Amino acid sequence: MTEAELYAVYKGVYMPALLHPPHSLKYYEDFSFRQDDILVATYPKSGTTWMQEIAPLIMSGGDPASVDTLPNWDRVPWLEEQRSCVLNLEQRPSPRMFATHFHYNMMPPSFFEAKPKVIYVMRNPKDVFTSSFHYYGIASYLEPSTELWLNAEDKERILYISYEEMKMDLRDSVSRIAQFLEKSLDAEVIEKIADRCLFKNMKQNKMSNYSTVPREFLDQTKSEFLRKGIVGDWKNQLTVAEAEHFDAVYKDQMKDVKYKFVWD
Ligand SMILES: Nc1ncnc2c1ncn2[C@@H]1O[C@H](COP(=O)(O)OS(=O)(=O)O)[C@@H](OP(=O)(O)O)[C@H]1O
Repeated sequence: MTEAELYAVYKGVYMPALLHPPHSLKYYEDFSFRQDDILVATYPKSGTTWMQEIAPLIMSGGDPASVDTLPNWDRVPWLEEQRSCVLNLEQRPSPRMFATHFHYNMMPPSFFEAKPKVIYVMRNPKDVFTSSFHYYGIASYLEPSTELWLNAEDKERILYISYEEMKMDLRDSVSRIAQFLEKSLDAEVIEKIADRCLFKNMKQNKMSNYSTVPREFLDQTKSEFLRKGIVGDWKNQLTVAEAEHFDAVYKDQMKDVKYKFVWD
């Protein structure tokens, strides 16, 4: 495929044309958010799938029915993705859950009017790079972009959480997310959710591990979607010189972002 066929440009950002045809972007722009919707926002490969498991389990009080029966893209669908148009999202009961890889300033108008809660998951960019490197080898599309959620003006309705924090203490992270979502859960339920969302357990869930996606779209015989699930795999991927170059570019690109990341 040519580059023009692979990518579409939306609001100045390149995205996989296959996933975001014009009719789905129109659907996205016209979408009506509700105040009690929950939006999981991520840069790709930062922990989206993980949060698509954790948040539904929190909202169901630990009942695994939805994570056992619905694939993650139906459970917490990407709003900007072509499948959303046919999922009857308008008919879903509150609280609805969605995911997005789009930037803060790409959100549709109703997002700023309804002000739903947002869970923004971040990850060390060198691990995002490493995870993406493997994913690009199995997926038939790519999507470079930059992040602006950190510059949001209405931060009080956004929970900023990192992959590293979830990895370090999943139980505490589930508890923080539940508190943010105003779900009061017993310690036992929190423990059960955290256990289900461990990498080794999610890897077994066919509804979350992308094993139902046809091989021509995602060839998991080369590298699995739930690949390693660790912090610091970039050390196995980048040479010292590459890591130093990455850090220099990163420092320059991020100089205006006022945020203390756990990996800094
Ligand atoms: N439960 C759990 N624990 C730890 N790590 C997990 C978990 N679930 C998914 N992952 C890892 O997240 C990486 C995929 O990121 P995303 O889900 O954001 O990808 S995507 O944007 O939806 O394509 C990818 O990271 P890498 O293993 O480093 O490639 C997945 O393995």
